Amino acid sequence: MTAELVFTRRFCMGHRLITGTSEKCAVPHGHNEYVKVTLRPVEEKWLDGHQNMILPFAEAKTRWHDFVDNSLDHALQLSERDPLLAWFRDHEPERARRIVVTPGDPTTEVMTALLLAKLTAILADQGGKLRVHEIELEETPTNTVKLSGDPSFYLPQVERAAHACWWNRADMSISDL
Ligand SMILES: Nc1nc2c(c(=O)[nH]1)N=C([C@H](O)[C@H](O)COP(=O)(O)OP(=O)(O)OP(=O)(O)O)CN2
Repeated sequence: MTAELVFTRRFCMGHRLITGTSEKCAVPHGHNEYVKVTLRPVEEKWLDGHQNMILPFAEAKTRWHDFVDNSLDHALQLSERDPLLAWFRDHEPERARRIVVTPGDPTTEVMTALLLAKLTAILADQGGKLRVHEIELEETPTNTVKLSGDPSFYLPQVERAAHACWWNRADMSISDL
């Protein structure tokens, strides 16, 4: 038997895909997305007949939801190769900090893997009592990507060290500007 904690958070985002796979998606547009995470205890334990908790919900989810609410919500997601990035850095540098920078197009697949890596780092940093069993990112009511396992096997290779990638850091960062 395996107990799981499941948390869902909604956020609003904007993005565009520039590699030509979907012409309509090359125009900046937005979605209201849901990220659902399924967490499992690293050590299976029976309920103690007293507190009867795997971990208080607040302890398990607060930092993750802070990241979703304060870093992801209303952020723009752009490929590190998108020329709009340079425009924001030159003309609106404060707003450039609100851009999630992704290795290649900011598709639902890559965002799911990046968020899995981020949550894995946050859970390790808060004591390693929980691990991510599965993450689901619902881009629209008709499109969802689900992922489990080690995100580094799935993410594109990048030329900088792992700790220099925002998704591996247990902080609120969304880019490596
Ligand atoms: N494999 C992927 N394909 C597409 C992605 C993606 O992230 N991964 N993203 C998009 C666009 O962001 C687009 O906004 C959503 O796709 P689409 O299915 O065209 O959206 P609809 O709301 O029109 O879907 P319906 O099911 O037809 O209502 C494109 N492809």
